[in-house]
Amino acid sequence: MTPPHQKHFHTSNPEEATAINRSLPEFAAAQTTDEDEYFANHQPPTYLPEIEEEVRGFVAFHQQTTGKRLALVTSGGTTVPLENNTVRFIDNFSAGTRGATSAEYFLENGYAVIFLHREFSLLPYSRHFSHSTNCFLDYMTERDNKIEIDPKYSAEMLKVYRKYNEAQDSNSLLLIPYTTVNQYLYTLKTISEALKIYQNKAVFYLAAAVSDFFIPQSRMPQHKIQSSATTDGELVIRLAAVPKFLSRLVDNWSLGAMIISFKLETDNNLLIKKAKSALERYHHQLVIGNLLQTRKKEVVFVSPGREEWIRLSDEEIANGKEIESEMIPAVIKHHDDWIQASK
Ligand SMILES: CC(C)(COP(=O)(O)O)[C@@H](O)C(=O)NCCC(=O)N[C@@H](CSSC[C@H](N)C(=O)O)C(=O)O
Repeated sequence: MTPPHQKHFHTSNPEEATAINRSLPEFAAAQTTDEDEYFANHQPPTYLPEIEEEVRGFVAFHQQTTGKRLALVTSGGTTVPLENNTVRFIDNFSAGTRGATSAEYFLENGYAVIFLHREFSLLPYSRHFSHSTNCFLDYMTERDNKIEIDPKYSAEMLKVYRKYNEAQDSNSLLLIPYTTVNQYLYTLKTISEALKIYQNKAVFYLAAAVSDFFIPQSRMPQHKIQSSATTDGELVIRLAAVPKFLSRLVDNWSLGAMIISFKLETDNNLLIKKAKSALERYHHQLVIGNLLQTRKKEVVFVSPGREEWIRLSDEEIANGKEIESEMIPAVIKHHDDWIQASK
């Protein structure tokens, strides 16, 4: 690893001077911001062109055929690898419940959904019978030497099965995975640019738990860090700040879409203040604030000059009500207003 005080040179990326299209009239040298610097110095995922093709096909289908509104839902945590050949990584907390559940309610309200999710995190519909909460085998029973759905659960499962099939048959749900924060940023940028043609009929619902710090490619060890490489048994890691992509998303990557970010806090005294400062900083339309410890019970919608709490009672929770069943209709009302105002 190069000593931290030395400047890093990236020979594999075009020099800034060659980044300008010489066939056009003379332009000032491209001013690189942190975000541009990031994309100039980090390789895109090799599979990105295939994802772009799938997304553009999905968007074109709904624009030309169904006319549905479109929600981009991001879900799950992003990882920060510590080595190129990754053995260790830093993860962000998120099971994917918020995103997967919200995607179901967008679909139920007539939206098409692009679900940009952490690979192996919870997915719409299958989340009901998923690996961690309820193992699908618990819904089965053996009869006459055959395995079948336990009649106790068949009505509930049939409801989910029908919604799942409806989403498939109408081509209304596109699942796009990521794992690392780099894959997330490149894929989000690609999807955002593909959604420009959708303009105000698109809504970005950014529920993914995105890393705030990472190890830049130029500082990334190639192979597994050996404990012998540590100084007196301690491993010192120096992380850089992940570029504030939200400002780029609002200012450049998207065009006319309504943008909703989430603010996750653990201290209630900070929640509203931090949500408001995110809104002021990024100039998007809505921040949904939630506390880690009460995120399934209450959220607060913070928009310019407004704070709206959505809360479930203990009885509603005991009866299986999901807070997203109230959040998404409220989001759609904000989207209605956004479309109206931007006509
Ligand atoms: C992750 C949860 C809590 C859902 O949990 P599961 O149901 O278990 O999946 C979600 O509701 C949420 O708050 N998501 C957003 C969490 C988050 O990381 N928000 C960022 C803002 S979006 S990341 C934006 C980036 N840091 C930047 O400033 O550009 C923050 O709070 O700072």
